[in-house]
Amino acid sequence: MPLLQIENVSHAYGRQSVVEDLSISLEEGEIGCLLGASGCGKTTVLRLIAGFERPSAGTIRLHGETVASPAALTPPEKRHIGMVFQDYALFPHLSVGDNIAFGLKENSALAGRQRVEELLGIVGLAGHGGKFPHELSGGQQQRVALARALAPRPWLLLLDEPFSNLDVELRERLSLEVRDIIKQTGTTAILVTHDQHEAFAVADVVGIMNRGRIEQWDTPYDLYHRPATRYVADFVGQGVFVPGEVVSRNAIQVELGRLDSNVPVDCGADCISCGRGCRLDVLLRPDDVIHDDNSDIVAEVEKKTFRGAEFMYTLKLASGARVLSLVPSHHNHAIGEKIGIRLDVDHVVAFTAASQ
Ligand SMILES: Nc1ncnc2c1ncn2[C@@H]1O[C@H](COP(=O)(O)OP(=O)(O)OP(=O)(O)O)[C@@H](O)[C@H]1O
Repeated sequence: MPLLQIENVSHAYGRQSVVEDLSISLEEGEIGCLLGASGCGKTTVLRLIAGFERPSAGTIRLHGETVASPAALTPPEKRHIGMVFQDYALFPHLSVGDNIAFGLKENSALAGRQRVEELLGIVGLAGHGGKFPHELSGGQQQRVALARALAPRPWLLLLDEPFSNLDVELRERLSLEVRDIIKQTGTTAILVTHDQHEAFAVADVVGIMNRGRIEQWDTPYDLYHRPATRYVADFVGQGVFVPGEVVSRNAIQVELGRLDSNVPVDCGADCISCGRGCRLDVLLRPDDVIHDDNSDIVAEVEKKTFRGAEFMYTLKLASGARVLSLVPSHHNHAIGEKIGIRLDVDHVVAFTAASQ
């Protein structure tokens, strides 16, 4: 049985519908993430799970027990949920140890102190229990907030944009650390963010949200390689769409060559057996376009961005269409130069042509 089950949940603020028919579930010990642009309803979903909002339709279950529906609402403090916020929300007048001890209900003072010490160790802050929050860095404060949320052993941990006050480098490091800590404690968690690097670093399963709906709830790998909708294909990773023509049930011809697909091509036009020249837009990721001096196909370098290990080249094809190509940075070509390229596409991703 999943630890968290959200079924067909909707919510509106007044007449503004913010969450629509949303269904997701998480197994015990899994980390999920809601990823989407600002205002798509991510925080509202967390508030519904936490019990600060009541759904207008649908049910939310924790360990199989209904905690929210239009008819029933378990109060937040009875849901066994821990929360970590963007601004840490530590008590400034309490020591680190007392912050962590705040929500503890251990039977004895000794058990409480042991739990605090255990958590300080887990979050890498052993020996810092007597300090005050202002004596710690932003990253350390967020680890204290995490320890405080984990202290009562919640069934589910909710993290709302927990790294957005931190600089990029620290954000990356802390997101990996937080994943390790959550996994080490066996906690089930949901993270909300608009940063896909963060989502992919922390979560086992990610939901792409768009205007209150989940477009796809899947592993980071499948969101990138097998996007279910055009929105997901655009939102996740980089890439461009090029025109393609279906030439058989399992193949599409694009300007750069023929792409063989290991699953039948869905042209969306209800063909009995495709191969009748349906037109599709085919997604090409920067890692699908390989620089190869021996290739007969050439493209002109129109733009380049140095990324340390690689260049991201924007290449203009003979037809005028553009593709992106990720090339090791020792292949340093000038703007205007023509370079050989070939396709190496593992998963063919195509959608009905936008113009149809
Ligand atoms: N308490 C509220 N009352 C009325 N409208 C609200 C309330 N909270 C949020 N909204 C509106 O609901 C929509 C979704 O907000 P929400 O905070 O859930 O989105 P979000 O995806 O978390 O956005 P962000 O990434 O900017 O935090 C927005 O249009 C917002 O203005």
